[in-house]
Amino acid sequence: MDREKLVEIRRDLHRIPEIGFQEFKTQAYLLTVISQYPKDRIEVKMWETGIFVLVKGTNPTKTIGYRADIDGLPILEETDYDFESEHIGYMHACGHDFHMTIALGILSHFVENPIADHVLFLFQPAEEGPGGAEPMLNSNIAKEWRPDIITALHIAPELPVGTISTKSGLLFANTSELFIDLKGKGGHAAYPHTTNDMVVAACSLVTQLQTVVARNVDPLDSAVITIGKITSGTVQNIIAENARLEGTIRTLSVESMDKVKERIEALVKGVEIGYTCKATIDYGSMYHQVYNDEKLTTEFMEFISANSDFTVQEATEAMTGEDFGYMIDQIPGFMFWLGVDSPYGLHHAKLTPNEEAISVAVELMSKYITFKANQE
Ligand SMILES: CC(=O)N[C@@H](CCC[C@H](N)C(=O)O)C(=O)O
Repeated sequence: MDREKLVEIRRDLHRIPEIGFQEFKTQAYLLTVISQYPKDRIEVKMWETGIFVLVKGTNPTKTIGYRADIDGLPILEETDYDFESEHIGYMHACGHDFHMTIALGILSHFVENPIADHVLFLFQPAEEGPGGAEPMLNSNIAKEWRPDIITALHIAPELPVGTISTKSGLLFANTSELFIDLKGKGGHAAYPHTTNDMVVAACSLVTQLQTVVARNVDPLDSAVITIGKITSGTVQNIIAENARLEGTIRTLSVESMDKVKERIEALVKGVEIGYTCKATIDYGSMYHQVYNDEKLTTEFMEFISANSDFTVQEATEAMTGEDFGYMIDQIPGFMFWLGVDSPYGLHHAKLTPNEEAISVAVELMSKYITFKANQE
């Protein structure tokens, strides 16, 4: 597939971002592209809003897996692209439009250039939440077509095009979503003494939560607690009866996650007592850390250095999460960052990755997968 076609596909996908397990138009679009390939070369199976595509090998001894996530985010786009999101309030602000396009490019390469082994493409829904990797990998289709190794990439806005970055072992953090509901007593803005104001309780709790990382986590370890959304109240002169905090916790180990949660629970209990309210905590989805297989990652980095013009950098751990962590906990594999050179970062309304990165990534991964297929 040539560069122009890849850019066209990326732009089409960019127009139709959909959140986790709602990727209906995205799935239909992907199926339209995939249906143009000869039926004797591929097998296609739908799973929820995702798709499995098996590109059949000529003399297979193994199956090489390649995963691309397909969901978008609830962000109002501010890129000024002439192919801006048509779904107002939603955007491909984490690069999944790139991830899907690159996967389609690699898929097309192996349809046109058959190799011995099978290549299984997993177009996976709901990476941003509530998590599609685990149920997709546990589906009967994945059991039947189970890959022997699996890989995936993530765009890196801060790296130049032509750079990849990864490392053996821990690459991305453990994550847990965090939802806290507070219920007090509402009333007239002029009579605060007759109420238990949940705006004040929520603000206090957000501030207290910042002390967990600062004062309960070993400074040589790392953790993040981010509250990304607060909802409370109805109008300026009514004291709010309810508040909801929505956030995420990131840690570099399961032990730290348990400890951070213990401290959050203690602070929430304190707010219940201090602000005379009821609080409930829901941890939502939790993602397994991304832990790259040492042998495969080292081999990949060496292969790319020796066989391409890419600059290969040793990554440091990031506090991002990825449900692909579940897949490589079950199957040997690795993930890497792909440089796309955008002045604005992931989850930003002005994320503008450089489209030059798409075709070079297709070429790179086609070469690497061919190399793996030629191995015993
Ligand atoms: C690569 C990336 O940005 N992934 C997301 C994963 C989100 C997991 C979950 N919804 C959470 O917020 O904990 C990220 O935010 O790192």
